[in-house]
Amino acid sequence: MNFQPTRLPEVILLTPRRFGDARGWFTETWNKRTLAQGGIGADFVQDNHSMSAEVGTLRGLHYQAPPHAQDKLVRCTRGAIWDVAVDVRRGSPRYGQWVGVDLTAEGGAQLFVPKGFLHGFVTRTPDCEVQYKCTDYYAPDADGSVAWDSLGIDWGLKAAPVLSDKDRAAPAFGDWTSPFVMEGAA
Ligand SMILES: Cc1cn([C@H]2C[C@H](O)[C@@H](COP(=O)(O)OP(=O)(O)O[C@H]3O[C@H](C)C(=O)[C@H](O)[C@H]3O)O2)c(=O)[nH]c1=O
Repeated sequence: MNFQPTRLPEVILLTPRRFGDARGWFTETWNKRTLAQGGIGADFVQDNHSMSAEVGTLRGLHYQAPPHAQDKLVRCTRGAIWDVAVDVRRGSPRYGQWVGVDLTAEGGAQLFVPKGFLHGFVTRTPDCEVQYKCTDYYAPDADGSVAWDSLGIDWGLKAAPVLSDKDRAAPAFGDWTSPFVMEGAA
């Protein structure tokens, strides 16, 4: 497993090793011990899987507020996405900064998005499937969104994105108060 911190050092790109042979390949997509050896001690309790039919479907920017905040381990299992995380921990020197990475079924890379970071993605292929592990259960009352287009993120869109009503109505980043505080911040 290769661990590569992104420009937001808490957001980590993981690339599991694939063992190829004449039949195809095998890979361990998640191994608690391997992640712990890489410094990720997340205790996942729920797996999610979404399918987006159209290219340019944008799901985000989402979070669950404390005490139901979630670490996520995200991978694309069909097609390709541009996966984005935003540091929204009050007191963080990188507050409001974002990072985006390409995740593809073919490449197999995964993104670790810790609590305190917004998460969202846009699909680059039709019939795109994303699977991700979460460290807390779904808590609708703690579920929140921030407008995808309120942070200067380059989503690489060629047209208006396909959005849910929830995401279309999300507050702009500048009109939103983050429920997250950076550990150790005053
Ligand atoms: C997230 C979630 C949703 N649902 C139900 C609630 C709705 O009836 C339906 C669709 O939910 P939503 O529109 O919130 O799904 P996404 O827009 O894909 O949201 C997710 O996409 C972004 C990228 C994320 O990182 C979050 O995990 C999550 O917010 O699934 C559940 O039953 N359990 C769940 O954990």
